[in-house]
Amino acid sequence: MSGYIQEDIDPEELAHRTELASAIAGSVRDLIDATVRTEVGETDIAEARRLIAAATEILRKDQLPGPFGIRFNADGTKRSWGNAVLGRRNPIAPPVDIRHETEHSWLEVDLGPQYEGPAGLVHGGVLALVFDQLLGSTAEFQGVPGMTGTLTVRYRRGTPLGPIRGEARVDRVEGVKTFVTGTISVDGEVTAESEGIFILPRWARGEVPEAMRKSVGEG
Ligand SMILES: CCCCCCCC(=O)SCCNC(=O)CCNC(=O)[C@H](O)C(C)(C)COP(=O)(O)OP(=O)(O)OC[C@H]1O[C@@H](n2cnc3c(N)ncnc32)[C@H](O)[C@@H]1OP(=O)(O)O
Repeated sequence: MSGYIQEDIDPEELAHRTELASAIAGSVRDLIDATVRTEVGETDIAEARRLIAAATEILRKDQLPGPFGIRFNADGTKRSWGNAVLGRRNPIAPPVDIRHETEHSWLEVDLGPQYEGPAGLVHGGVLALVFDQLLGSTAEFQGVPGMTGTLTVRYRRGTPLGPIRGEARVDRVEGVKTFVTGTISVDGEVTAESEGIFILPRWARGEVPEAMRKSVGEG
């Protein structure tokens, strides 16, 4: 399976690169928020575009030929910096930090104006995106990973932009299928609930490296 890359980087260097990745993505996230909410006129827009083009040119000086993929150290520590939900170096990602407990997993994240759907509310597709990652990561953490086969979301009420909390747990495992359920809530009130069926694909059922098998849903 392409896109899974073993790339050993010593811990100190990795910590440094992680800091850089978070810093540049954070700056661009700020730019996205500023762009969505700006009220400046033509002259300021032209000047901002010139500066953004200059920054883009600097970043283009040294680029990967394609997506970031999933990168591992030999000890199994993993980097998915391009991931649309978790990606440290992806300004599209909020980014979400998922915490795993014995029985369940959870996240808390602030979804700003760039995730708007209905006025003042989070876009339904963005909530599905968050559920997909949260439920998939929960399956992975519990040792029963898979790719999303089916994801069902029930939107019970609008989810206001701002801080949300997600929770998920494995409901059951049937052969290669893991059924995971979860909720998103705001101020303790559930606004959406979801069930995902995560399936260990055929290619991962045989002899594949453990680190790769564990992350099948991510590539
Ligand atoms: C760390 C992880 C975090 C992950 C978060 C993000 C995850 C993602 O976004 S993954 C990307 C989106 N998903 C995809 O791209 C998946 C695309 N689909 C596929 O690759 C395949 O269709 C896949 C893997 C789902 C199933 O294919 P395959 O391995 O051939 O399954 P197959 O052997 O035919 O069927 C196995 C079982 O699953 C069932 N099944 C197959 N497809 C589906 C489906 N889409 N939904 C529900 N059940 C299904 C079959 O009926 C069968 O059931 P049973 O064992 O009871 O007979």
